[in-house]
Amino acid sequence: MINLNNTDLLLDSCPVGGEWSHAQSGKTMSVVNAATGQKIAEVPLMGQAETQQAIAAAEMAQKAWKMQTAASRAKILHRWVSLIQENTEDLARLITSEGGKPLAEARGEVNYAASFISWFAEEAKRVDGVLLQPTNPDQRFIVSKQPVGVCAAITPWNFPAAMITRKVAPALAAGCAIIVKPAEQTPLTALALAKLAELAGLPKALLQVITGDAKEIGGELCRNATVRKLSFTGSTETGRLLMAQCAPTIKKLSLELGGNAPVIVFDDADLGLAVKGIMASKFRNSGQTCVCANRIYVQSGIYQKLCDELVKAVEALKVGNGMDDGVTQGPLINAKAIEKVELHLNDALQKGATLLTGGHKHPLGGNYFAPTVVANITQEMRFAREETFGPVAALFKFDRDDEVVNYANDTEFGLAAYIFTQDAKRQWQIPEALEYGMVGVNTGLISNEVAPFGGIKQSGLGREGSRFGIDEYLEMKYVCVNLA
Ligand SMILES: NC(=O)C1=CN([C@@H]2O[C@H](COP(=O)(O)OP(=O)(O)OC[C@H]3O[C@@H](n4cnc5c(N)ncnc54)[C@H](OP(=O)(O)O)[C@@H]3O)[C@@H](O)[C@H]2O)C=CC1
Ligand SMILES: O=C(O)CCCC(=O)O
Repeated sequence: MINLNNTDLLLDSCPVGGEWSHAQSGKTMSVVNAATGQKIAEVPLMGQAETQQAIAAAEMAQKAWKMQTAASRAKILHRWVSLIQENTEDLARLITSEGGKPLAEARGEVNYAASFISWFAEEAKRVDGVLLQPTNPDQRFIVSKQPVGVCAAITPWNFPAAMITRKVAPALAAGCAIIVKPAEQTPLTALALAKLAELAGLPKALLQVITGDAKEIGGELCRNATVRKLSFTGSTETGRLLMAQCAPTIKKLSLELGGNAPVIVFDDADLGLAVKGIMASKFRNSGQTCVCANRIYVQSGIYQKLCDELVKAVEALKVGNGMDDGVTQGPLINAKAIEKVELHLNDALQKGATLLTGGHKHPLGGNYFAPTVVANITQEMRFAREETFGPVAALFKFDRDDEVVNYANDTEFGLAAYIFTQDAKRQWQIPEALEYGMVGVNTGLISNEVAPFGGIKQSGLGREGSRFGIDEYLEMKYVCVNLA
């Protein structure tokens, strides 16, 4: 059971086709508490038919929505923000129950999620066109921006609120309608957000949420020509598949995919700052974010000191049920996540890595893994190549700047990277040389609504948040007026 102040936020139906509905088949799927494994709710197991119904309803609703002014759309979005803020505690409890992250982190996520809505409500007011200099005195060249139309979002479990609002807010603000398919593990937060949007006065069918069969729902969202844009956050493997499925209808795509973030700590780094940054980047959401440090490269002069300090910080973490006071590390999302962590760790230990702390399932059992530090990692190990998505700090030693930049760039991913140095020259030159969409200098936390979030290479396409994020939901229209 989830203890909520407002029990109306625990929903067992989906806003589809303008009504809160159950699956046409009557089938449901269970949602379990990530910490206890116990069933906490049932949500509809929807599929292709309900997705088609949602797309048709979205198309109708968007026609009226796009005609409203940006200011009037913003009013509704701001009311949604107020309702999210008023219900922070309940939303945080939903996030912690279904996703497992500690309650304090979940409250932070609610705030983060709301920040995208406030931001884009205002950003839409600045969607301006331009008048270009004509090549002929009798002509006028007008460029305007128009909403893309019906959009779809497929979202992951690690940020059940923020990954939805980062897509939904710019879409609605720009005048689009959007259909969300949340992760099977975390549908309750998505449904609660949609309920609050409805209470804020958002017209029906502009934000629809469909829970159920990923392949059927995703297949229809990709295949259907009425859907003009897909925004996805999740694994590179699934992103690749969705991209291929969208090819026949040439959809606009935003993809926020896997990362393999390097952290580079130079000899001249402020040790305290580096440890704090690594802890923030590596152990946020128990290591389950796409911008989490995956490879920690430490220069030889500071290596031993950093190992010692990091182990102390990691041993001070408190593992447990995210609902309990003082817990800083919740469970991993499922048994598969634990298996991946163990695979990477065993591979490294067999190839000569040294375990400094942790390295085993946590005595609490379930999906808990002991926060771990492992040293002497090399480029031949899985940690160097694959996203671990778990609470393991993997430490590599390096000597030269050019050597570490090559190691850091030696991956198909290019999402986030971090460096720690007090040298002003390095603070400029190393980020320039790193093939990543985002680089933190002397910080392990870089995400906010103001900055463009996104990656290069196989980490994805497009940017979310920031003044650039709304462009993903707009099309440019050029009109040539002949006055002669
Ligand atoms: N970039 C990031 O933030 C994330 C990265 N990952 C990485 O991916 C790994 C696996 O996690 P996982 O949750 O399986 O990630 P996925 O990429 O498979 O899942 C993310 C979303 O995609 C949906 N999905 C999966 N398959 C399809 C499909 N064929 N068609 C349409 N939608 C689909 C999922 O639905 P459903 O849940 O119903 O299957 C979910 O909503 C993690 O270990 C991590 O490395 C995971 C999550 C977030
Ligand atoms: O892991 C993710 O895809 C979510 C992004 C986290 C962030 O916004 O910092």
